[in-house]
Amino acid sequence: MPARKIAVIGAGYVGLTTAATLAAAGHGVTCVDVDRDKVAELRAGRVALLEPDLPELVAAGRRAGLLRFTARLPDALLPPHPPDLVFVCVPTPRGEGGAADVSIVEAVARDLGRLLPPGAAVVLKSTVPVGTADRVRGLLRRPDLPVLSHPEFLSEGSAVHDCRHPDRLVIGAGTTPADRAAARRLADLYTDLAAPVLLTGNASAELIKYAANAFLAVKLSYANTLAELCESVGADIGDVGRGLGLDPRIAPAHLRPSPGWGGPCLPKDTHALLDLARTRQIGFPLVRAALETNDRQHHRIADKVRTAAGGCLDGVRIAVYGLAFKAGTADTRDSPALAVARLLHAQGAELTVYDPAAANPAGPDDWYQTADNPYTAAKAATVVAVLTEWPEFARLDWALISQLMHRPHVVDARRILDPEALEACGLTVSTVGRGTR
Ligand SMILES: NC(=O)C1=CN([C@@H]2O[C@H](COP(=O)(O)OP(=O)(O)OC[C@H]3O[C@@H](n4cnc5c(N)ncnc54)[C@H](O)[C@@H]3O)[C@@H](O)[C@H]2O)C=CC1
Ligand SMILES: O=C(O)[C@H]1O[C@H](OP(=O)(O)OP(=O)(O)OC[C@H]2O[C@@H](n3ccc(=O)[nH]c3=O)[C@H](O)[C@@H]2O)[C@H](O)[C@@H](O)[C@@H]1O
Repeated sequence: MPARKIAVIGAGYVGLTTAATLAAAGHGVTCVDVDRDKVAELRAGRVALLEPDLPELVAAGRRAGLLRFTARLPDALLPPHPPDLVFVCVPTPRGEGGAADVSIVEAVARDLGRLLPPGAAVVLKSTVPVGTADRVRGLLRRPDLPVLSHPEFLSEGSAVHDCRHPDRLVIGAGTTPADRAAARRLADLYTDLAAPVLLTGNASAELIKYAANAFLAVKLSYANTLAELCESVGADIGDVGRGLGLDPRIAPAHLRPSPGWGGPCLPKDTHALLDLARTRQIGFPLVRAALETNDRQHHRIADKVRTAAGGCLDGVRIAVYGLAFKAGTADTRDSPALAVARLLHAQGAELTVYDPAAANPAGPDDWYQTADNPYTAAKAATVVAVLTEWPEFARLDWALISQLMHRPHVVDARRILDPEALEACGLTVSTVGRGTR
């Protein structure tokens, strides 16, 4: 595999991980971000994202002189660093009506059209709606520049591992010889990986990404409704999920019940797929139901907390354990923990929140207090609601927590606690997906 010169635009979860992984493979990478503070931090050797191995990988790339950071796009595109491949890894947030907002991708495309020297290919790694590659071609106004669709499938909390061990690599290209040659050049980056490389058209590659995330969303909502059924019929979703997941056609991942699924991508991408189907006059009730079920799940967990509190939350102190959308990340974007906390707050609960990693995103209206440890959070609370599956929650001194609380109730929306052990400490425990018959 020849060493390539690569520009990566956007130094977030996807861009920074991509840049560092490619530098580790021996390519020369310039990573550009509009956030000057972030670039200054990266240049000083500091990585703000909570991602295992990422700081070390970034440091190694910089030491080897293969990874540079800049806030100026021309520095990443013009000599002495003209790239062979430009990876676009900028945000595509949920826009009006659920459609993805691709305005940042479009702005970048206009700049690339002006600045890119001949011979480079544009690689869209951001999650973008079907048709974006063609739209980017138009905005570039440069028929000489190939545009490839190369969606990313990494998960937060395991970004580096997922980039090094992908399940598959999807590369979509147009029909021109230049596009096809660029697709092969991109595929050559991955010859050392065991993953299958799927070469498709741009539209298929773009759709695969949304189809994958919406499928996971459907699976998660299916599991959460099964958990509700388990509670009603005296079954246990842990056993039911294991029994289901052992079927290789179903697979074990994404069957754990929760207060709902969230994060920066599954909700926005599910909405975007629905929007795409709507614009083609195709109903997609299955995906719509996954979203509705998710909303219901937030309410169902909030109801469990209210029941544990004795039926009324007005003025009742609740300790919320976990704000991140899942364990292993500090990310609170579209977090189910926040969604449930908001429902509790709307019913008058007084919330004290503890999360081992997530920053406080409450904002200026400050509708909850934060605690810097779980014991302070539990003081005088009537219910502890475990909303993120941080493993350390299972290792807490629950006997102490029981003494600190006003009334010792726990709602375990993530099934990470041992109910018998907690009950031995004098707590009553309500666990999602566990029936009592
Ligand atoms: N976070 C994840 O786990 C995954 C995200 N994706 C997709 O990848 C894309 C990026 O997502 P994340 O990396 O999570 O976003 P992020 O928010 O972590 O990072 C995006 C970065 O782009 C920078 N940026 C914004 N506008 C820019 C511009 N014009 N030029 C240069 N930099 C700019 C921001 O300052 C930020 O540092 C999105 O489309 C997302 O849906 C895909 C797979 C996984
Ligand atoms: O496009 C993206 O950004 C990424 O979105 C997800 O990755 P991520 O958002 O990091 O999170 P997941 O691990 O999929 O979890 C999503 C949500 O589902 C919840 N979840 C996950 C697994 C499970 O069994 N149960 C469950 O409730 C998590 O707590 C979280 O709230 C996908 O898993 C990635 O493949 C994809 O690349």
